[in-house]
Amino acid sequence: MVFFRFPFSETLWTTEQNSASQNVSFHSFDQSERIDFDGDIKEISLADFQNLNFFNSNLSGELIDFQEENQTEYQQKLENIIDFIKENQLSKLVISRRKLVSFDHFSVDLKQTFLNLCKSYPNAFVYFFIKDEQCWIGAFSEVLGKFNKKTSEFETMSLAGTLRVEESWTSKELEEQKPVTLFIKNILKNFASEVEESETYDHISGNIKHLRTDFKAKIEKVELENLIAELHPTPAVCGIPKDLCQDAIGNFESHPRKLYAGYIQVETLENIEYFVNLRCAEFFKNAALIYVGGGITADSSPEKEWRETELKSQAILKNLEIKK
Ligand SMILES: C=C(O[C@@H]1C=C(C(=O)O)C=C[C@H]1O)C(=O)O
Repeated sequence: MVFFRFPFSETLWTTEQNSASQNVSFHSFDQSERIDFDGDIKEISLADFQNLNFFNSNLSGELIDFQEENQTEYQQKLENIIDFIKENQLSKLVISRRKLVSFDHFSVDLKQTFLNLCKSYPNAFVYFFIKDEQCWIGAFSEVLGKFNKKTSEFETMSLAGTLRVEESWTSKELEEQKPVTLFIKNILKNFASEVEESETYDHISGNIKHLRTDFKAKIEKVELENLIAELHPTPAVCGIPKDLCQDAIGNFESHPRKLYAGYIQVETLENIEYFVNLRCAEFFKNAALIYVGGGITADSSPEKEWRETELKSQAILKNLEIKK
């Protein structure tokens, strides 16, 4: 089953398990995996949701022989990546790692963790699912696309650059967000005669902020799938050129990204929406893996990049409902 909540809303949703339609699907970063949830979307009251019980001990998948990449190893790898970026003159490459949370000494209430995230991140798409051996929870506000079925209007955003809310932007973050904006604009221009672009402004997500530019364009409905295929993965989660960066990610990262940095597709009566799957974690019976990454540029400091991933991991960590 799957539960989710849309940005700026309090209603909780799930899917009706007795209908064959498919309106919710999770797509892996490399597009090799897709998890579909059968059934029409239906509202679930908070009281009904509260009556359900999901703990890590109910999960069947176990994490075995996991070696967590430590700070020294990660920073050394980033040194090599920065050399690679310079050699290939890349404007950015997004690299990630997995942070281990072991459940040896406590258990986690998954339902309450989801509710905590709903409360902490009102602007996020928040989800929680268990299907077969898999369980994921995530909460983030980056939209890959929102298509209005009535007006054919398509909205998307360029989101990149990360600092603590109280810090001031430097050229590093400004330069890091620009290729994302340019990439999105160039693709949209192939699908629409007019593309509306907003000013770039701060997008707050808990204790951190990102730079954000919004886009609007009218597109043909038949082109929607092609547009999403061209947009994903944007340089917010990958890099440009896309193919070279996807290969580099495969070579440098020591883990498969699975659903992290992929997208979640939800179709309602009015819209077809695509949310970027970040600030998320994969849950097992004995542990969770929090997936976190960031855009690396020629100007990156490996230590700051490590800290940025630690900061991003707080989104899940701080909202875990722990029972001793
Ligand atoms: C890659 C992540 O986030 C993305 C990368 C960002 C960055 O590099 O500054 C900012 C927001 C997201 O688009 C993540 O949260 O793991």
